Amino acid sequence: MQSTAISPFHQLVVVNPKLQTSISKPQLCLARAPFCRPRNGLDSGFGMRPLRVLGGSSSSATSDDGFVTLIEYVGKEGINVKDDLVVLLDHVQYACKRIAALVASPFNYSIGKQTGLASVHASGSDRDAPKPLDIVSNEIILSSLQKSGKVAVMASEENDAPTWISDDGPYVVVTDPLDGSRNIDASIPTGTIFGIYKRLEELDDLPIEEKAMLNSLQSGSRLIAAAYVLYSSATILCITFGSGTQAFTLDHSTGDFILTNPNIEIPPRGQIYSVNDARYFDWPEGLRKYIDTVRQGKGKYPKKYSARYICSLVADLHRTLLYGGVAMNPRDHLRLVYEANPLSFIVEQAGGRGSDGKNRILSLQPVKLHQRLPLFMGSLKDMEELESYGDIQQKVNPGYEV
Ligand SMILES: O=P(O)(O)OC[C@H]1O[C@](O)(COP(=O)(O)O)[C@@H](O)[C@@H]1O
Repeated sequence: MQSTAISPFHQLVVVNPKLQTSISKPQLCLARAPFCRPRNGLDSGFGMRPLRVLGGSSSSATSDDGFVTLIEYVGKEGINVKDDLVVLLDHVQYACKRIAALVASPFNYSIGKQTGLASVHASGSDRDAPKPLDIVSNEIILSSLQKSGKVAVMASEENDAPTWISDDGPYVVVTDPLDGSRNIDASIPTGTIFGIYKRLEELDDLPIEEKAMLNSLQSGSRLIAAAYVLYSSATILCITFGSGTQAFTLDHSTGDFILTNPNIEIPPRGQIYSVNDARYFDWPEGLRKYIDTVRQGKGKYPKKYSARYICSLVADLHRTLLYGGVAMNPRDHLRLVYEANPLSFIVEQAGGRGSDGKNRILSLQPVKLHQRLPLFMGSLKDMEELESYGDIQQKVNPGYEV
């Protein structure tokens, strides 16, 4: 096998000429080096699987080795979303690979110390004090979105106001760069959440601050794509474009996200509820009754439910998508724009429901960028049963120390 010199950042390398059978002409491939590697299973055992230049020639979506990468899936070989969106997703996935490396790095601690930004960000806002890795992740995402050339505005959970990036960027991105970061020191899973909207061209003539805000406050029903990335024993990117939900697993040796869970369907019933139940005595009557009922096996599904709570929303939701049940935070803690909307879109596209306890999340019109609300997501039948208890939103929200 022919090896290529590799640096941590983008490089152009010449594709091994022996691989010319799988591409039509010699071409350069974009190698993001720490993520590029020789791969088993190609003909004659020498193959370096090329990461093709976007728009380069291609075979079918189920490529020679049977794997489908995220970019193949969204590009012309797959569901064929617009080229602009493919370019944006390529930058989004790159940012997430950098964050995945960051959260797994032994140097986290020193990164945190060097930035010294936590206290600055803690002041003057009702948001929780972010840990430094939140900030680093935020910068990684902003930089990728800027480089994509496809984004007009980014609204991030880490910034007080949206960041205007480019007048002609076709997309608006909302993001929680590192959700569950309070878990980071214990290496418990964390995640990144994205929502993608079209830029509202009818607002183009407004002053920047105004159009940045209004573009970012679009209702979740206008999302054209939403994704989360889970950083756990595997790095999983789960995405919807409004026609089903798919999950891709990062192959660390190539840097490709490989389609591993096509068309996820959340089971209509689960046997798991996910909530911080130390707050039981602050809950309203309806929620207490629901939890007491299902854990005794006295609900409509006559099984004793189990509790699972990671306290990392992306991780709790990912498990719920695969195993069914309900994941909830009944106090007004999670953010409509950055968390509830994108995640509810993903859940709905998998056949589940996202609700604030009374209303479908995607029907809500955000009025504030950092607006918080109770959030309940999960299997359709479990959600119906939970909501039938009526009184499930926790009104008492004293703030908790841990
Ligand atoms: O303290 P609670 O109510 O259990 O909230 C935990 C939730 O807060 C989150 O950590 C998000 O909050 P932050 O954005 O402040 O980190 C979620 O990942 C998690 O599900």
